[in-house]
Amino acid sequence: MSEDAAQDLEAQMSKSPENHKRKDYLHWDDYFMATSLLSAKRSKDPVTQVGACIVDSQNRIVAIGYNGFPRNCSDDVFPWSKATKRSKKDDPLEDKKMYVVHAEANAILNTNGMSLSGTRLYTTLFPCNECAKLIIQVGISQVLYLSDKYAYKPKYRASKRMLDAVGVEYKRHIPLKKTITIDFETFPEED
Ligand SMILES: Nc1ccn([C@H]2C[C@H](O)[C@@H](COP(=O)(O)O)O2)c(=O)n1
Ligand SMILES: [Zn+2]
Repeated sequence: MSEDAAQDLEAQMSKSPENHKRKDYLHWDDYFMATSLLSAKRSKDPVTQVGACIVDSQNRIVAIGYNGFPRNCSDDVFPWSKATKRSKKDDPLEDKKMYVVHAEANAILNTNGMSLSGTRLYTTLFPCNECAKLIIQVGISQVLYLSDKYAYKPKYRASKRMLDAVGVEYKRHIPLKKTITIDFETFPEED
């Protein structure tokens, strides 16, 4: 190819949109929080669906989880209700909290014992004290969360107390993209 032709080709390519990097690609933190949100969609909890995603220092997802009953504890047998002292349903054994495995705990368990030292945990809801204990014990070094709706509850204050004491960082994730649409209908068909 002559030098002129090569220059023409280069000029053409630089004008073509396919030759440029996409600008609206997902940033890592949005990607992992979106993965947590997608995982939360698997939860059958009628009130609060939580998703969590653990990521290593090379931005590889090592596990995900959502809140649900333990394996083989049927959603049709165990209660998704909350026992309140004021209601007739005040039987503590009819309270979901007796049975639910939290999203963060499920994500940690889904790693099958691999080292989580120095990893980050993305969760749609701030971890409770029980999950904070696990987070600390497995060596997760950073927690990113979307909502802290239960911040006023003692469990969550205890959680922060422990995370602060041992230097596990936590920060609210402010999404760069406010909306991410997953639309199976418009996915391009194969040739
Ligand atoms: N960090 C958290 C906090 C809560 N969960 C789960 C436990 C329950 O299934 C649900 C909370 O229910 P609510 O009290 O809002 O009726 O969320 C979790 O997985 N991780
Ligand atoms: Zn928890």
